[in-house]
Amino acid sequence: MSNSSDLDTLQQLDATLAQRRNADPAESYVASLHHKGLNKILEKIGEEATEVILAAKDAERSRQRDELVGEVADLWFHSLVMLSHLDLSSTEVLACLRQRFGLSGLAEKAARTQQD
Ligand SMILES: N=c1c2ncn([C@@H]3O[C@H](COP(=O)(O)OP(=O)(O)OP(=O)(O)O)[C@@H](O)[C@H]3O)c2ncn1[C@@H]1O[C@H](COP(=O)(O)O)[C@@H](O)[C@H]1O
Repeated sequence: MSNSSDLDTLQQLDATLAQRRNADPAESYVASLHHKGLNKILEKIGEEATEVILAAKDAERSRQRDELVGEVADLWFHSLVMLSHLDLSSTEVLACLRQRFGLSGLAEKAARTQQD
């Protein structure tokens, strides 16, 4: 279930991530990622995506959901760090998703295929 406090969570995290761009890498994990640069952040996203896939397969087998939820949180978190590193935030992604409301993926794909 979602509510406005879920959006607050994303906005608060965005604000923390932006603030960490000027923080000491020795005292902040996010600052250390910014300091190491985009390639390190992308490497973490790749690792976390793989962990999500493995946890999803486990969840399907065992119905254990907690690990999957934690892995998706890691993936979302590192994706937000990447956006922040590139001067973007969840705001742009949420606006993009909102624009797609009501547009079926199948209809969107059919329109795209007709253009090609
Ligand atoms: N949401 C998170 C969050 N989720 C995951 N992580 C960290 O992401 C890392 C995940 O990497 P791994 O599991 O691969 O762990 P690892 O093996 O130690 O990673 P590496 O050595 O490969 O870098 C862990 O160190 C987690 O602690 C997070 N670190 C920070 N946040 C948020 O970011 C805020 C700022 O964090 P700092 O910059 O550290 O103050 C925090 O207050 C939180 O709100």
